[in-house]
Amino acid sequence: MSKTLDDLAGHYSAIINGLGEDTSRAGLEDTPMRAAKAMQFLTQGYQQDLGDLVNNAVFESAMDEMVVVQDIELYSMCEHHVLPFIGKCHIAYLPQGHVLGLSKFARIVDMYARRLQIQENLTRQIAEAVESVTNAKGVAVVIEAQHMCMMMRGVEKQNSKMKTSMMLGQFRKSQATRSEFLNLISNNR
Ligand SMILES: Nc1nc2c(ncn2[C@@H]2O[C@H](COP(=O)(O)OP(=O)(O)OP(=O)(O)O)[C@@H](O)[C@H]2O)c(=O)[nH]1
Ligand SMILES: [Zn+2]
Repeated sequence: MSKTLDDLAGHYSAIINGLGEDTSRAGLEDTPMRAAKAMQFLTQGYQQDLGDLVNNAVFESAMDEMVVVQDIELYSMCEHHVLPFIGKCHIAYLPQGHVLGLSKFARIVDMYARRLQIQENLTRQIAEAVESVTNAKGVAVVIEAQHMCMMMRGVEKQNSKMKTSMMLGQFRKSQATRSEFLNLISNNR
C-alpha cells in the first residue's frame, strides 16, 4: 500500500470520526481506504504528463478547416469546497499541418478535470494544452457545468449552469470563426 494512500485513508478516518461516526462499525470499516482510493482516482491528473498522454498521436494532415469535438463529459472537483462539478466540454481547433488523435481531446479534458479546479482555470488549461500539442491556428473551449456546491448546499440552486469559454488565436481574432464554432455546438442539442 502506498504511503500516500495510507495517509489519505488516515485523514478520512479522522473526518468520519469528526462527524461523530464510529469508523469501526461494519458499514464504515473499509470506508476510509475506499474514500482514499476514490479521491486518488478523482485527482490523478496531478500525476499525468501532457506529452505522455498525447503519446505522439499528432498526425500530418492537409485539413485546415475547423474541427469540433462536442459534448465531452466532464467530472471535476471545485477547489473551494472539494465538491464535484459536472458538465460537458466542447473543443474546436483550426489545424495547420497536424491533427490530434480524437481520443486525446477527452484525455486532455480528464487530465485537467481530475484536479482541484475552478471552471475558468480548467477551461483555459484545456485550451492551452490543445494549442501546445497541435500548434493550431486557433483553439476554442467551452465548458458548461453544474456545481454541487451550488446545488447541495449554499444557495441550493438546482438549475443554474456556469458557461465558460476560452478562445485562442483565430477564434479570438475573428468574430466569424468564433460564431461558426458557437453555431456548430448549439446545433443538435
Ligand atoms: N468563479 C467560480 N467560483 C466557484 C467555482 N466553484 C465554486 N465557486 C464559488 O466559490 C465561492 C466561494 O465563496 P466563499 O464565500 O468563500 O464560500 P462559501 O461561504 O462556502 O460560499 P457560498 O457557496 O456562497 O455559501 C462561492 O461563490 C462558490 O460558488 C468555480 O468553478 N468558479
Ligand atoms: Zn465549490
